[in-house]
Amino acid sequence: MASLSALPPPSRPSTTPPTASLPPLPTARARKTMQVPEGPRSASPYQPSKLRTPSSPRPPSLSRSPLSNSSSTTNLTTVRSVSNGRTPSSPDKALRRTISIASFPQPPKAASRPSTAASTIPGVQGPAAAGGGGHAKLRRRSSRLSTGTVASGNTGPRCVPVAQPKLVDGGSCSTSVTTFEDTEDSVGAAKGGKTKESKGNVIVSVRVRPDTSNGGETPRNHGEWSLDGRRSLISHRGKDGGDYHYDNVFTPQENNAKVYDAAAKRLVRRVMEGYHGTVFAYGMTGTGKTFSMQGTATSPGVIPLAITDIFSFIRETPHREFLLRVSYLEIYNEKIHDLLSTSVTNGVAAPPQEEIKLREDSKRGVYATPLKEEIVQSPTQLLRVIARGDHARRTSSTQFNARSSRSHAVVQIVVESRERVPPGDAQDKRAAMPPGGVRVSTLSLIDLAGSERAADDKERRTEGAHINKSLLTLGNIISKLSDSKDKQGNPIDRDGRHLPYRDSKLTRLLQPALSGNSLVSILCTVQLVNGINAHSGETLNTLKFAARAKNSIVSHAKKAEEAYGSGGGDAGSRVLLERYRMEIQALRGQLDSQAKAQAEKELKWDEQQFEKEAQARHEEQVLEMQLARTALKERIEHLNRLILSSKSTGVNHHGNLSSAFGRLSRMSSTDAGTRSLRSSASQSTLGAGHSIRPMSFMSVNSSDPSIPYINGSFGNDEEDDLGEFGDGKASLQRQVAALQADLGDKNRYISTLERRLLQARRSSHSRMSAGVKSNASSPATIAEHPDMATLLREKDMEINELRSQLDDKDRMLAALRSAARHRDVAVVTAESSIPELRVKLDTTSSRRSSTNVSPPNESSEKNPSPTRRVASLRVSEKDTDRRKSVDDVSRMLDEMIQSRVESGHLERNSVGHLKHLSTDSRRGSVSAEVRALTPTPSISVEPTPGSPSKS
Ligand SMILES: Nc1ncnc2c1ncn2[C@@H]1O[C@H](COP(=O)(O)OP(=O)(O)OP(=O)(O)O)[C@@H](O)[C@H]1O
Repeated sequence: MASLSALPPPSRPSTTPPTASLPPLPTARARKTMQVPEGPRSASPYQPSKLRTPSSPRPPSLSRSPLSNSSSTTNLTTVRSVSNGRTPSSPDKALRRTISIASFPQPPKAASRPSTAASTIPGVQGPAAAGGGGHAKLRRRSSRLSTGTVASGNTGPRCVPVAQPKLVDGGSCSTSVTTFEDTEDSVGAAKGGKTKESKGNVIVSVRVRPDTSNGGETPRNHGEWSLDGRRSLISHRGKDGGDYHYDNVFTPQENNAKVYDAAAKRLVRRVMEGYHGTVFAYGMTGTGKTFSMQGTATSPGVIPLAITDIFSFIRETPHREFLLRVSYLEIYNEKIHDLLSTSVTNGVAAPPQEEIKLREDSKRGVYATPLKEEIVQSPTQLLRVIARGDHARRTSSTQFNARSSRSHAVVQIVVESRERVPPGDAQDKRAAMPPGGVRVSTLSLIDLAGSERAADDKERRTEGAHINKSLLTLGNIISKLSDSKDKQGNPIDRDGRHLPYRDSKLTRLLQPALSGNSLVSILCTVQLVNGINAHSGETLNTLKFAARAKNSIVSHAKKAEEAYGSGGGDAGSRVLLERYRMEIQALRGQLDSQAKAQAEKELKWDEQQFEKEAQARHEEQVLEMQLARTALKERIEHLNRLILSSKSTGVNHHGNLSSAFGRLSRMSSTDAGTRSLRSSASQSTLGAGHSIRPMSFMSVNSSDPSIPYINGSFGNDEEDDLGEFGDGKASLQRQVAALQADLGDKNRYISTLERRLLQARRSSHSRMSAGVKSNASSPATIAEHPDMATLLREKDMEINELRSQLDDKDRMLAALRSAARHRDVAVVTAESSIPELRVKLDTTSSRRSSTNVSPPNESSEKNPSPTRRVASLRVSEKDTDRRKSVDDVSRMLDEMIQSRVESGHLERNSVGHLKHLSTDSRRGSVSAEVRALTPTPSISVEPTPGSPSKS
C-alpha cells in the first residue's frame, strides 16, 4: 500500500465537489454560460454545420436516430427550468412528460444505424450517415462480424469492431438491448414506433476531453481521428482504424450537464423507481473520469447532478416515502477501504481500522461489509458525505495527471421507498401501515482509476499494476459476457465457463451490474491526440473496451421486489424504512403507554397529596382537640384544686373558713354584720375564650350558722392551722404553697398555649407554603384567613394578660411572704416582752392585795385576779399581733396597688375602685379582682386601738 504521507495534497478543484449549497438544476441559459470556456460549437471541426442548435427545431427524421440524445438533453434542460419552478403552469405535468422514459437516450435502433462504410470516412457527414439507414445496416453487419471476434477475447488490433449489434436467437439484432419490464414504457415506446428492444438498459458513451497541449485551444482536427458527436461516431484512420459507434459521443465542447443528461439521467430516475443502476467512468489516466463524475463547482458532474435529480424525484413523488443511505468505498491495491470511516488529518488519511470484505448472498448479491452507511436527508448532506469520502480517497501525481486517482471509488446510494398512506385514509395514523412493501434499489456511481503505462516510481508502478490488472479483468469479463447461465443461474461465457469475477475486487463488486441485474451506463473518456503516440494505443483500447461493453452486456434489470416486514424481500432486515417504521410504531406505543403511566402517576400523586393534606388537617384538628381537652382538664384540675385549696385554706371539713386570709376573716368577723373576705386572687383563666374572673372572692356572713365562730376563731381546725404557736404561720405557708401551685398551673397553661400557638403558626405557615406551591399567582396569606388571624390575636392578648396576671401573682406572693416575715418578727417581739409584763403584773397585784381588800365577788368582778388579767392580756396581745400582721399585708397590697396605679396598669375611680385601663370586657373581672384586693370601705378592718384605721 502506498505511503499516505507521500501523497501530495489536493490541488485540483475538480476533486472537490460543491459542498456549500446544492447546485441549482442546470437551465438552458446556465449551460450556455458553462459552455463558454469550451469554445463555440461551430468552431469544432467535428460539429457538422447542419447540426441544429439546441433551440432550433429538430427535423422529424432525426427524432428516432441515435442523435436524439441531444434533443433529449434539450428537453431535459427545459425540464430543469420547470423543476426550478420557473414555469408556472402545471410544472409536474411538464416535468413528468419531459423526463419520461421516452426522453432517455435510446440506443440506436439496429435498423437506423449508419453504415460503417459511410461513417469511416472522416469528416464526411453523408445523407446515409445522417439518415441512419446506412448505420443500421452497418450495425447489423458489424454485429455479425463481431460475434466471432468478441468471442475470441482478442483485444488486439484485429478486434476492431464498430459498435456491433449482437445477433441473438435466429439473427435478430440485439445490441446493448433493453429488456425493460416496464409496461408503461413499453406501451409508450410502442406508440412511438419503437420496439421493446430499442430501449437500452446499457448505455455506452465516449467523452473526448479537450486537448490542452496547445494552450487550451481545441484543435480543428485530430489528425487520424475524426469525431461526429451528432452521430455518436468516432473514426480512426490509422492502421487499426475503423468507425466506433456508441450511444453517445461527447465532443470536447460538451459539458458535464450534457453528459449527465444523456448518459445517466434516465438511469437515475429508473433507480428511483426501483431498478438497480450502475454508472462508471472508464479511461486512461488524465482523460477526465473524475472530471466527468464529480465535476467542478461551476460544472457539476454526474454525481452531484444525480443527487439533485434524486431529491427532485422525491419531491415530485408525494405518494411514496423514501429513505436514502449512502456508502463510499475505494479499492486500492486490491484492498477495500471505507472512505466514510477513514478520518483525514492534515490531508493524511488514518490507517483503516478494519478490512472490508466482499460477501454475497442471494438477496443482496455482492456487497461489502462492514461498511458505514449514512442516512441522508438533503442533497447538501449527501454531497457533504461524498466530499468527505473524496477527501479520504488516495490520489497521487502521475505522468499524465497531477492528481491522479489511484483507486477505484464507488459511491453507493441505496434508495428505499414505499407507498405512502394518504393522510385522509388513515383512521388512526399510528396504526396505519402503508399498503405496499418497501422497494430497495441501489445506484452505484464508480470512478475507476485510470489505466496507465508503467511508471518510474515503484509505488506508482505497484498501484498501476493493481489498477491495470483489475481493469484487464473487467475487460476480459465484459468480452466474455453472454446471456447464458449455468444450472445454478450463474453467468457463464459462451464456452460455458464461469466468468472470472473473483479475479479482482472491482469485477466482483461490479458482478451484479455486469451480469444483467442492473441498468448500466459506461462513460469512457479519451483524449484524441494527433500522431501515433502512447495516447493512440490507450485511446484505441478504451474505445474497444467501450465497444465490447456495448455489445456484450445484456441487462435484464427488473424492478426490485418489494420487501414486507423486516425479514422479507430483497434487503431483508436491512430495509431501514421498514425497520424505522416499525421502530416508530413501537416507540409511539411506548410513548403512549408512558404517557398513560405518567397520567396515572400524576393522578395518584394528586390523590396522595390530597390525602396528605386531609391527614394534616385531621392531625391539626386532633391536636386542637387535644389542646382543648388538655386546657379543659387543666381548668377542671385547677378548679378542683381551688376547691380543695378553699377547703384547706379557707373552709374546713365542717364548712368553716380558714386559710390564708383566715386571720383577716377572723379579725373581720369579730365585728357583727357582713364581712368581705379576700382569699387568694386565684382566677380561672383556662381557655382562650374564658373570661378572667375572681374565683375566690367570697362574702362570708359571720352570722351564718354554718360557720361556727368560737372564741373569735374559725372552728377547731383554726387552731391547727394556726400552727404550733397558733399564730397563722402554717396557714400562710399553705397559702404560699397554694399560690405556688396556682403559679405552676398558670405556667403550664401558658406553655401549653405557647405550644399551641407555635403549632398553629406552623400549620398556617405550611398551609401558606402549600398555597404558594399550588397557586403561585395568588399565595395564601394569614390575611386571607381571618379566623386564623383573629385566633392569633386572641392568643397573643391572652398570653399578655396571663403574663400580667402572673406579675400580679408574683407581687402578691412577695407581699404575703413579706407579711409572713413581719408577723414572725412581731410574734417573737411579743413573746420576749411577756415575762416583763408578768413581772409587772405580779408586782402590781401584790401591791393591791396588801393595801386594798374588797368584798370577794365585787372585787373579783371589778378587779379580776392577776391570772385572769394575764390571760386576757395574752389574748389581746395575740389579737394585736394578728392585727399587725393583717396591717402589714394590707400595707403591702396597698403598696403593690399603688405601684400598679403609678405604672399605669390600674385606674382608681371616684369611689376608690380600681380597674385596668383596658376596656376589654374580660378585664372587668380583673377590675373586680383588683377591687377585691383594694382596701375599700367594703372591707372593714377592725382598727387596732390606738392606730389609725386604713381607708
Ligand atoms: N472535459 C474536460 N473539460 C475540461 N477539463 C477537463 C476535462 N476532462 C478532464 N479535464 C481536466 O483534466 C485533468 C485530469 O482530469 P481527471 O482527473 O478527471 O482525469 P482522470 O481520468 O480522472 O485521471 P486519473 O485516472 O488519473 O484519476 C483535470 O485537471 C481536469 O480538470
